[in-house]
Amino acid sequence: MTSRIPGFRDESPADRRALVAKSTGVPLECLDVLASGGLTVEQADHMIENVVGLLGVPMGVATNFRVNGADVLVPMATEEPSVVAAASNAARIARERGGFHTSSSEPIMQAQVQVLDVADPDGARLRLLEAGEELIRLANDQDPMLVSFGGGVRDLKVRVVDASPGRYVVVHLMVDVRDAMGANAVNTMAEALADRIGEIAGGRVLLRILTNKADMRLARARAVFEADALGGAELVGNIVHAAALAEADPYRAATHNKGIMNGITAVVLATGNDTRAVEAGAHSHAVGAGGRYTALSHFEVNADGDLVGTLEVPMPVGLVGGATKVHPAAGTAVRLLGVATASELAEIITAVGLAQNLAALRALATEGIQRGHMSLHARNIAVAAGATAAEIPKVVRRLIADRAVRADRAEQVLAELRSQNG
Ligand SMILES: CC(C)(COP(=O)([O-])OP(=O)([O-])OC[C@H]1O[C@@H](n2cnc3c(N)ncnc32)[C@H](O)[C@@H]1OP(=O)([O-])[O-])[C@@H](O)C(=O)NCCC(=O)NCCSC(=O)C[C@@](C)(O)CC(=O)[O-]
Ligand SMILES: NC(=O)C1=CN([C@@H]2O[C@H](COP(=O)(O)OP(=O)(O)OC[C@H]3O[C@@H](n4cnc5c(N)ncnc54)[C@H](OP(=O)(O)O)[C@@H]3O)[C@@H](O)[C@H]2O)C=CC1
Repeated sequence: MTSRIPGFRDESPADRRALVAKSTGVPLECLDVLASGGLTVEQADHMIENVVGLLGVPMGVATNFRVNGADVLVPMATEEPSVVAAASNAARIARERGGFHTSSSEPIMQAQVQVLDVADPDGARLRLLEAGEELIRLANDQDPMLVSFGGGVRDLKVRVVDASPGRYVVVHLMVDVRDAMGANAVNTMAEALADRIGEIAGGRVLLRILTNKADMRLARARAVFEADALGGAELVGNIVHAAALAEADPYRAATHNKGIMNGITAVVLATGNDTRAVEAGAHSHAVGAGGRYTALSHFEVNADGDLVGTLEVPMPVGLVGGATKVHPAAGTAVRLLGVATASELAEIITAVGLAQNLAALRALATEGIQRGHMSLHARNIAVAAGATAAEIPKVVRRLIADRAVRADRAEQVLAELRSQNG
């Protein structure tokens, strides 16, 4: 199976579905569900309240992705142009050095139980920790199916939080939710433990809910982007500067991270997962020294002079539960990805976020996002100058690197390339 489908962009949607079916082995009739948006009003009426109709969202497929040595075509649902192109572009560049390498933590989601009016918060904290085994057993009794899959409460911690009205005792349940996003699962456990926690702490329980700061459910992606494939050493240096500003400046970090979420949210939506939960987790994780909002990703230059991109982000997505199982288009999207676990899905999503981020920075580092779009124009200039298919990418890279997307420059570059090749 290959995700390299040059010219995919020039095909019709129907022909693209046929190409995707051929490449992935997913039956065409499964893909044809996407042609109509994949959801009926009747189905929607069982998903949310007061349904009156549907909102169609474009579903594209990003090409060129290679993740941990396997090619994958990635479904992306978004209204924003150039996002799918950008992800595909970065994935193409990453392939030169083996594509994306990913990993992830265990799928641990945390529930919080807030206890108020505790006379001795520090004493309550230790009493609750002493009762840890009892509380964990009570929590696991709420979801025998999850436990049967190897999931369940892994640990418990108790924090004393200083707030303006006073000190709260906050119990965290750390729950391995396996292939679920896990919100319903951990919320059920938190509600079941509330009375016992209040009794041990000697206080009144108020909130019993998961935290979306899912910093124990992390997915990671890294890739090497070859300097020449990017457009040269100067461009690599400029990308590092662009990323460094995002690390240092919250104003730039907000847009830098929005660029990452362009990729992440498109795949989260396509697979019927909770985009708000993923966005809340990502932005709450983007905190650097001194508590300042910062960039989620990092870029540096390796010993070969190539660019190394890394991204680590909470990724609370599921394959069971939520809309993933009930929305037909989401089911098709998951089949396309060929993932067997929620962790595999989380890792591919993170790789797409890194790809999106790189593509945006590369475009910005070549005199603005528009210039990045102009690269399509540069291709036309190269063709007009008489470049062959093999010469076009080299001419385009030189035009972009030289910041001279012009016909006369294209002819000069072509002449230089041909003289070099004898
Ligand atoms: C737009 C490109 C990709 C052109 O880039 P290019 O280098 O001109 O593209 P190309 O024509 O040389 O094609 C290279 C590859 O890009 C893909 N590609 C290229 N064009 C298409 C297309 N039409 N349809 C589908 N795929 C396309 C495709 O994969 C293709 O290779 P192939 O697979 O064909 O061998 C580039 O300029 C780019 O990546 N720009 C970034 C665009 C972007 O980030 N868009 C998001 C919206 S802007 C934003 O919200 C984020 C931002 C910028 O604010 C974040 C931040 O500030 O950090
Ligand atoms: N703040 C937030 O993010 C909130 C999000 N939500 C929503 O909650 C939904 C996700 O909750 P979630 O708990 O995932 O949904 P579900 O409760 O629908 O699915 C989880 C359940 O599926 C069962 N299950 C079957 N197979 C597996 C498996 N392989 N691994 C794990 N569980 C399995 C489990 O047992 P069993 O069926 O016995 O339970 C588990 O409890 C999303 O739609 C989200 O929008 C809700 C509240 C708050």
